[in-house]
Amino acid sequence: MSTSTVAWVKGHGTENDFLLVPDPDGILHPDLDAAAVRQLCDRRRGVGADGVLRVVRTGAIEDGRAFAGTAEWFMDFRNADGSVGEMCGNGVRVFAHFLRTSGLVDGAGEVPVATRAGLRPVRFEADGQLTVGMGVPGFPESTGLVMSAGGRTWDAVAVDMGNPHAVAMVDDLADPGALLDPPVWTPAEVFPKGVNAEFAVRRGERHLAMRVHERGVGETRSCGTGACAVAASVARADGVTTPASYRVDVPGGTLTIALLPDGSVEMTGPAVLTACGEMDLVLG
Ligand SMILES: N[C@@H](CCC[C@H](N)C(=O)O)C(=O)O
Repeated sequence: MSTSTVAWVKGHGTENDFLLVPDPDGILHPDLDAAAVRQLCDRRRGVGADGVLRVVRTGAIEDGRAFAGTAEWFMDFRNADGSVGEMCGNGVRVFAHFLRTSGLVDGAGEVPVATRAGLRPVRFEADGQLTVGMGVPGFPESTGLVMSAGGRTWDAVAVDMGNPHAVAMVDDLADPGALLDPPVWTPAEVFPKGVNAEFAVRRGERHLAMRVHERGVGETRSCGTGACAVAASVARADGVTTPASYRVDVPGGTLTIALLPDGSVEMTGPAVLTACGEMDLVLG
């Protein structure tokens, strides 16, 4: 048995927390496998986080090479269970904040971040918040989709934010119960690769609140792509004309979701870096 030392920086966006692992040239941890991610993210035996964001140049990772001409940095995102994720909205704000804080990008204006769901431009706002161009939400056919949790069942809408979401409107955010297990959905084939499940309520005019059970993690304090999915599905159901802006409260804070006339969505929220250190991983 051998060990490998990983340097990490911890951060969060509305309390969705991540370990950034700098690996600019893809030579320090090219083999950061599922077991290594699980060790890092374990909240008792490791550092603890909802996921890992490996910071790597686009030219230094297979999934990033197509972006090499347009973006320098690739967000190599993994869920806490080690699974590879296409996109993470809170993560991309934390990632851009780390790039700026570390001097890896110019602190002014905007930085394009490449992800497995495509390019996500991140703008540094004057008040310290960050705004992400989250792309155009997709609404895959999901007639008859229902989702169950806590012994109850709701109609749900499938939303594609580069990763899969199911949005259910509930009467009370307590209704889905403790969310210790993944919600169950039917028909199963709507989400062959699993789903991030949002339970949402209306709090007022253009004001929503939600809980989320994330694929590969469990219940988290926030989900940026999930907040976009909730706002987009509510606006669609209500026939809202754009531009329109929604406040979405999550257990860990508040995100602002803007629906733009071109059909795309922007998300604004905070990003915070909290700690740094090293961990010795046990290799199989
Ligand atoms: N918390 C993220 C979403 C993370 C991705 C998800 N668990 C998946 O597997 O798709 C966000 O802020 O968007």
